[in-house]
Amino acid sequence: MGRHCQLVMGPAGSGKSTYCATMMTHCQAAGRKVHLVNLDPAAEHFEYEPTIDIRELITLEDVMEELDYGPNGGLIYCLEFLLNNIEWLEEEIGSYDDDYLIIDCPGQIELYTHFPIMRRLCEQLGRWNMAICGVYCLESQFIEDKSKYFSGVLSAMSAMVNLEISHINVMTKMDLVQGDYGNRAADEDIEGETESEKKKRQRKKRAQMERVMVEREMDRYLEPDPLLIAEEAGALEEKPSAWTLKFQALNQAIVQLIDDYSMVSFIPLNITDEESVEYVLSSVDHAMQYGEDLEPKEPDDKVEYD
Ligand SMILES: Nc1nc2c(ncn2[C@@H]2O[C@H](COP(=O)(O)OP(=O)(O)OP(=O)(O)O)[C@@H](O)[C@H]2O)c(=O)[nH]1
Repeated sequence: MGRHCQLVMGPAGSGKSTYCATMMTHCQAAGRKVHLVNLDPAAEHFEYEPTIDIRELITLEDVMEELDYGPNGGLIYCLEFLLNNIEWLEEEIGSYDDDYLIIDCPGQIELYTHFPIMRRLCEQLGRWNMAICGVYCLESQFIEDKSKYFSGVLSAMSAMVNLEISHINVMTKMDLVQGDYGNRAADEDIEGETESEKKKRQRKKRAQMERVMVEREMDRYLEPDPLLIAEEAGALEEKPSAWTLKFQALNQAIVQLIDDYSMVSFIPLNITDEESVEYVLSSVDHAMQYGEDLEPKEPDDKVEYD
């Protein structure tokens, strides 16, 4: 069936390792032979022990200690070291013909956007006949700050354009914006509740309602709506300042760019919802044509998603 891998990228803390662990659990439950590959020389804790681990070749700690590098320079050094010793990875991967690899990458986005490191790695994986799908994670919390969100969109787009591999973008941590908000009205009196307990409950409820509002807007973030950035920059102000006008021109150019690459959209991932995890996995499979040569399933086995 050939080799397949997911290259899991995204900014620091965007949920890459959690995504990898979730996929491992899900794939194993579905009977796939799947392995975790760690490419972060600074990683410490894993839910699944990686089958292939860059730290067996080089660690950030050693580089910082022995060569006196800082954390970012040290990380670049480690990955360049990996590329210069690529036969190590070839040998490690060699024994996993026909298996499925999930590659957890470091969180420094410059690796995907303007350093050629990840691109060279992808070219190398391609030479070993590995079908690759890039999975770019952006956390749902980014939507709380529109400028941050758009810089996330641009970094996802930049990785897409730079790496030239099959690619999907995933909006992680959706459980944080899709909770069960409860239906107790904030102003309702509860027997035995003190005034300060009531105030606390009302504050909590207001925060939950704000999240509901965010959820309603979610579509505008999954398919980036250029108007969001216009709103952020004060484009809708009646009397914009000189600075605002300058930023409007810049934002207009960014909006045009995002529109031109209308392929930037996000698949929401709620790790607490199996259907959501399956939907992301089937999107990745589809992007890299995984399983096309498998036996077709009986119609009863087919799962449909909205
Ligand atoms: N609620 C919730 N928290 C999450 C989810 N995914 C990740 N987190 C939390 O977010 C934090 C960062 O998650 P990681 O999976 O370590 O993120 P990462 O991108 O691998 O981080 P780096 O390796 O530092 O770049 C951790 O505290 C996780 O528990 C999610 O789907 N839901």
